[in-house]
Amino acid sequence: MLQALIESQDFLKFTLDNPHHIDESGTFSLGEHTQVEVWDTGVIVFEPKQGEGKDIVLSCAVHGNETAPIELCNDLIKDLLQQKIITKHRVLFLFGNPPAIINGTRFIEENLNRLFNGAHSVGEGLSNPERIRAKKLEFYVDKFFSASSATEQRIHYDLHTAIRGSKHEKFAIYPYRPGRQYSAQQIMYLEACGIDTVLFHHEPTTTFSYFSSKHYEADAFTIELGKVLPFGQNDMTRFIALREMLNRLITNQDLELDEFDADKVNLYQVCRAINKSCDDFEFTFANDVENFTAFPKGYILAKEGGMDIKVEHEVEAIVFPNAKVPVGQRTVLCLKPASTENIA
Ligand SMILES: O=C(O)CCC(=O)N[C@@H](CCC(=O)O)C(=O)O
Ligand SMILES: [Zn+2]
Repeated sequence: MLQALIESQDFLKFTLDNPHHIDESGTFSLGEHTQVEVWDTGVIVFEPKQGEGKDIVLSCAVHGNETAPIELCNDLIKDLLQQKIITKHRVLFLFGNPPAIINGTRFIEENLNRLFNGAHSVGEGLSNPERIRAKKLEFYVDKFFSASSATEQRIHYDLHTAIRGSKHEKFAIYPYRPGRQYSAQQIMYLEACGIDTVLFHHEPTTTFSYFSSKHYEADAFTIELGKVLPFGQNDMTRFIALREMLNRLITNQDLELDEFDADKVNLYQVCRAINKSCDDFEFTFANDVENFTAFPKGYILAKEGGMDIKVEHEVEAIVFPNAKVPVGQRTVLCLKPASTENIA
């Protein structure tokens, strides 16, 4: 079964040729240095025979139409399979939702990135493909992170692109982490990747990055790499810095990071998530308003059930506005400037 992958060295093609499952998992070696294991469709592990101690998860296609991260991960996997680069750390790549990639849609039945942290089994239970996949992805992350007890650092970068344009093209969401400081080193690593904006989440969520952060104390982020575009339309030159820094990370080269400097990054605190309560929820602003657009106190952001939803702080910037989510889900995050006191 893995012969097709070994011959093509194209893990995306192999995944999309087998979008629901592979007949059997398998293992092969790259030279004397790396063991490759395919655990499931879209799930591949690179294990150096003599690892340096980091466990790194790179996930993409948790939303099927977010193609730039898929191309980026597939290129990295190709370079590893072709031995153009040799990993010094354990790396798990995940293509989250292969049927949605084929469909060219965010999801098939339910948003996969609202089903982690056990949400897949709540309510109606494992009733659709995304719920089943979320449970499996949690299992693979657990298997990967639990395999070595002497891990020096766990990392999970969950790569996405945003539905609309953004005033800050690339940005990261730092999941809620009560009692743990934010990592200055990670923020400067992201900055070196060209991701110069970080949002600190204010509450637990059911996202993939929060799952890894909470259960494995991973340095985990949801990372937005620009606007959603179909395959072939992404300008991959916009990811040169990110590719370089991921190469350096997995091949254990010096990262050459600057000291933490708040002037080099835009830091936002999520002050609230506005959830949808009624079917008639609507925003007052236009569909092409960019992420990080700021509104003054008192401005009516949205209306639902005959009520106005207004800006509460002096100024709030908005991110991910989406009125078309199911009742109960997040329609938008509101942001205020963040303090740096919890960054170390
Ligand atoms: O552009 C949008 O509206 C959504 C882009 C996206 O998929 N964002 C993630 C963020 C997850 C997080 O808050 O960590 C999502 O909505 O799942
Ligand atoms: Zn996404």
